[in-house]
Amino acid sequence: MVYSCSLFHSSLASKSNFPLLHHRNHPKFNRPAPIVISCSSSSTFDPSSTTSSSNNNTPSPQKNRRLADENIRDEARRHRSTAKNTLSAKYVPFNAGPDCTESYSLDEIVYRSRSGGLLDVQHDMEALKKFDGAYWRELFDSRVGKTTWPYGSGVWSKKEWVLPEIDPDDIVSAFEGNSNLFWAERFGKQFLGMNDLWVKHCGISHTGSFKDLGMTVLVSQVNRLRKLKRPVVGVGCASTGDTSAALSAYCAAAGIPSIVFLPANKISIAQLVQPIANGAFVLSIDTDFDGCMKLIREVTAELPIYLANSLNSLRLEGQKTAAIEILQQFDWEVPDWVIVPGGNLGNIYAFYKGFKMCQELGLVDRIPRLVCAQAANANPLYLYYKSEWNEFKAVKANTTFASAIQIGDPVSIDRAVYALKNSNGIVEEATEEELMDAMAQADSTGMFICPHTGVALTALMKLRKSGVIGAGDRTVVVSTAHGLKFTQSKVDYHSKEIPDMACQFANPPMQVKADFGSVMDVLMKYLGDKAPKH
Ligand SMILES: Cc1ncc(COP(=O)(O)O)c(C=O)c1O
Ligand SMILES: N[C@@H](CCOP(=O)(O)O)C(=O)O
Repeated sequence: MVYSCSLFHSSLASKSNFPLLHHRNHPKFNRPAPIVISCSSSSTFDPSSTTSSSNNNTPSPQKNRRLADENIRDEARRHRSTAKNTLSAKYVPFNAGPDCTESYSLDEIVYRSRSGGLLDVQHDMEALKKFDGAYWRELFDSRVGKTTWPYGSGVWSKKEWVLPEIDPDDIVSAFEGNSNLFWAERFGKQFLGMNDLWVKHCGISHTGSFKDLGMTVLVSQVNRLRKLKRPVVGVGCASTGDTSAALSAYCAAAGIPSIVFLPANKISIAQLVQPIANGAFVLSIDTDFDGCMKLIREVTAELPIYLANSLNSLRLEGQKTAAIEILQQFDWEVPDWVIVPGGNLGNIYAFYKGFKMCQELGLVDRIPRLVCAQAANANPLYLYYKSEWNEFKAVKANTTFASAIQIGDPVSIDRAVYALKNSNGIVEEATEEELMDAMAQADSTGMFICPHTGVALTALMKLRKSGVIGAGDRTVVVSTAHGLKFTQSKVDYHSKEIPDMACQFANPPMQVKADFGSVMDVLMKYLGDKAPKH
């Protein structure tokens, strides 16, 4: 099942004093009632430019956006406001009561609260609330689809809500995010009787998973810490294959050493080769993910290696932007359900946090119900939910085709429970056969999803069958990784080579002799079977 590799805007004119709105007064910024913030004049004609290739007097508005010797970072720097930024964020103990005074600067290297609990990044919500929901909606919308540094990124287009204080010069970004929200028309109609089913393709991304959203934030902050001369020699993680791919790519882009702990023979070859290719120091360790996680926590406590797993709450600030993006893509209408596959359980909380911030800051008036979907072979959250949240027990995670969620002792369990309880959420599980069938069914309608998305689709199928999710409910399934990282699982399924699995939707290739008659025979039979029956 898993493979070894020996190698290894708005009405807010009165609030125009927002410090980041400096472009309002920029000579090149000539739109009426501007709301675009810190956005370069990338689509306006620059009369000062001397490098136009136009040989008549007609301005060429799309050309010469920057000075000839400028790159997009330089351009962003030239346009930067000198006004004081009034927004801020800090670490606080996760779910701490109103009386808690413990907090840490984001420039400190800290992963746990004094009592050993999880941390959370807390934004100055009063400062953010000085601007209404319409303001934020229009600001975020104005940045989509641009190449302005750093707002061309789906994550950094929400910078004020992510890391408001970081200098754009320190940001390490691959313009991640802005992922496709796919209308699963045929899958919804054919298999679920639904016509408002959507798949948020977070895995169609720089390194092929949603981890890019969090990693751009974490590595950017590391970049800043290193410039501040904090003791960070490298960045490390334990991984089931996607965190390591994202970490190594973003570190490589910034020239920062990365160290990855991988459970030997438990991740796909495509995932294994990613950190190798990006120059990470790769340790293949004879244990499972939970074993690797324990080791990296011990090691990062001793060595100047910064911890990149989602235990580090910085990651979730990036990941939460996928939730904001979903709302944005629906023109700020709230879907009824969002289904997320869960492993180490940071992402389900990230989605909750993104939706909740949008509600609290007046962009929307409610949040969707969340569903966390687990593989039955690695289902500690599901068991906890089934116990009506009475008793949490870590489990020994068994082998699953959804190898990236083969996790028995999730570090963000408390975050996940909080997210689910506060969103009237549900936990579901998927057996190996269910998740593989769901993946094959989705693929047969033109998708090419990963097994983890198969887990989420199984949860949807079960909740549709039980009537919990209605035929007309607007539902979003979060697809977390690219199917191309998990081709071996598809090969096994379509070859019907999986013990004790019927592989009922397998579509194996037909072996045919190299002669015209044989080819015609199989084609005639195929076309006969496919012909419409009258
Ligand atoms: C492809 C994929 N899907 C889902 C998950 C689960 O995310 P989380 O660990 O935040 O629950 C992970 C990683 O754990 C993953 O790599
Ligand atoms: N699926 C993850 C597991 C680790 O999760 P993290 O979000 O805590 O880093 C991976 O790809 O490694």
